[in-house]
Amino acid sequence: MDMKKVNSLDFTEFVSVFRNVVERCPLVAAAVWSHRPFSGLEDLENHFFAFIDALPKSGQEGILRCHPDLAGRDVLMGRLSEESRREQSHAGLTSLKTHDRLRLLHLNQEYRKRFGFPFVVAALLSDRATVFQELARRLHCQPESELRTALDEVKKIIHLRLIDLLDSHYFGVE
Ligand SMILES: NC(=O)NC1=NC(=O)NC1=O
Repeated sequence: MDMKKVNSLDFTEFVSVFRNVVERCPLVAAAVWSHRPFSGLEDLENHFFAFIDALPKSGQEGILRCHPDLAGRDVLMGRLSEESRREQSHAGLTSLKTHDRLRLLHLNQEYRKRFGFPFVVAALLSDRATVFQELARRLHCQPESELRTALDEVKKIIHLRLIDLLDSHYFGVE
């Protein structure tokens, strides 16, 4: 993980590389660039986390709303980002049988009706059964605690996407 390379990126290069670390929210990468140089992965990701933690509730809900539903319309229409497609396919969510896909669609609709944002889970750390279990469980949580749970899942996604990027050919491996 070559942090010298990360710290040498100008603003445009940095945002081009890290723009989708937070799904469909390039602003976060644009803001994090100001905090360079970064001492390592943890320092870099802590600046992504700090930006999200400092947002007003409306902004935090906005971050969640930028995440495509699991096995949702974006999957069917082929509109997922590369990262999201890889994550959802890893959890077996891009090839659900119709019955399961409709059950997930219904649960997602119930969840979004209750909380006002989509159910978010770090799909790379999950699988089909766990997604259904977690969605059914979290559907009954209190809104305040569920917002924190959902943001924690976003942070896991950020962590995994940063590891993937920093270990990619772009940065080489020290
Ligand atoms: N609603 C979601 O949880 N979406 C996602 N989780 C991931 O890990 N990738 C996604 O697109």
